[in-house]
Amino acid sequence: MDTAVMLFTRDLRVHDNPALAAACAAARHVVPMFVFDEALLPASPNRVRFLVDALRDLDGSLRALGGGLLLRRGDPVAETVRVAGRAGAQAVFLSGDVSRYAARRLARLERECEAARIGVSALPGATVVPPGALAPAGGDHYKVFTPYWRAWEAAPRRPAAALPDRVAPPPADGLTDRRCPDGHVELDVVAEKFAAGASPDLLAGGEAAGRERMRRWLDEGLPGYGDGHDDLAGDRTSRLSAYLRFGCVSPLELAAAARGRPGGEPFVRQLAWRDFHHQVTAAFPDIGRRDYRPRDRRWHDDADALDAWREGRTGLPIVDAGMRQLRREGWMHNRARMISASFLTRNLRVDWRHGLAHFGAWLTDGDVADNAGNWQWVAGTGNDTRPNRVLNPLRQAARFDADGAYVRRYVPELAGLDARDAHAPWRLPPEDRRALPYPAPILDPEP
Ligand SMILES: Cc1cc2nc3c(=O)[nH]c(=O)nc-3n(C[C@H](O)[C@H](O)[C@H](O)COP(=O)(O)OP(=O)(O)OC[C@H]3O[C@@H](n4cnc5c(N)ncnc54)[C@H](O)[C@@H]3O)c2cc1C
Repeated sequence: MDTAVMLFTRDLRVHDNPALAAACAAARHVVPMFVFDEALLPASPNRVRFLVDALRDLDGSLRALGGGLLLRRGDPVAETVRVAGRAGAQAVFLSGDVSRYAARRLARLERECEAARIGVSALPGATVVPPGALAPAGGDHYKVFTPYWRAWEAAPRRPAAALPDRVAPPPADGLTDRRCPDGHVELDVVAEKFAAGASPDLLAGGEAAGRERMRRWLDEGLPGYGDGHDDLAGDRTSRLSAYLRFGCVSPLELAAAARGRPGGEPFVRQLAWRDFHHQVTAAFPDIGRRDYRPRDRRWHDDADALDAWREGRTGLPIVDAGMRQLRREGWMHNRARMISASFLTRNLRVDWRHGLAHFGAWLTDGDVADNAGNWQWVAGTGNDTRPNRVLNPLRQAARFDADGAYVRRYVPELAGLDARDAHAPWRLPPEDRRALPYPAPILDPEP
């Protein structure tokens, strides 16, 4: 074939990108493009910030291979069909994705490309094992993690896709010529308009940063993962989630590199959790809207409590520390996510969809499958086999922040207290308590 369009979505890498590799193998000329989707841009300044970094980096990598990234803003389907038409492309390549939005986008793209006699190929790459590749007897997807994990471990892996030797743009196509100045202006414009208010301590996005973090993690962090991953203050997890979310790092390469190393098994298991939620979402695209397993929970409408939770002023230090970490870093430790989500849905009895929306607005790694899958898991409406599990915040604090360092780091009002008081400032003598500029608990913390 003469020309193909490579439509990047959230697979922002050149290494192990099956769609890019297939486009380059199938066509003499390739137009790599990305469309800022007007419907998604306002969702989260943190993710826009990370995305802009990742696109700059991707553009640099593609230029080094011969062709830079064409940027467009608007409806991704209309823009892709327009670019493919102008470039005289015979096919569009992209990575498959699982959200309801992505599934509808692909269906529309296929319809409109078919009308224009352009082929569409959606390839795997977003997960280690593609959603839908594994199914239990008599079902279309796994509903429980442990059997999924067993099947996942034994499942065959695709070979990693080769880095293309060259991404050759079409000769003088009138598209790529104007790409460079427009593209960079566009990134600045998007960042200014949609990344305003991003968290101050965000990680830098992009494949180069992601691969460097992956390399260091595998060498230095992984061996301590089994013992350290729940240590809130120790910060001993990979922080690769946003790179995985935007496809800056290949989950297949990461899992293959971690497997068999010390610390590898518990870490690879977490990557399997990610795949698990993706295959649930592919089968139940309403995961962000409806209970996966309806439990007839009665939710409590309490706008003040919800605001206090969002802003990290519930008066429960371990909850507030997590919620403030989220705002400061656009990321929260997994254990803190579980504690704060349990507090919202189990103690305050607020609907999990409010928590999901808040996390969705701030998490750089926020995505439908993992965010909604985990919220429903904690709320007891999802895939947890023990749906009545409630995490006691004080016991969790004593166990996972025993010396209070996490709380003191993110709740500076409590910085001068020892662990016992930092986790339960309401127990202080009344005059000490009154002197603390920290709120009283919004519900009885020790009923
Ligand atoms: C309420 C709630 C909401 C969450 N929302 C998201 C989200 O939107 N996006 C997201 O990537 N993760 C989400 N998680 C899962 C988990 O908290 C993060 O993946 C993890 O904290 C990211 O940090 P890390 O990269 O250092 O993880 P590590 O511990 O280093 O784990 C490695 C990778 O495994 C995957 N992973 C780990 N735990 C989980 C899990 N429980 N479910 C799915 N994948 C997992 C992630 O891709 C992660 O980067 C959520 C968890 C909870 C309890």
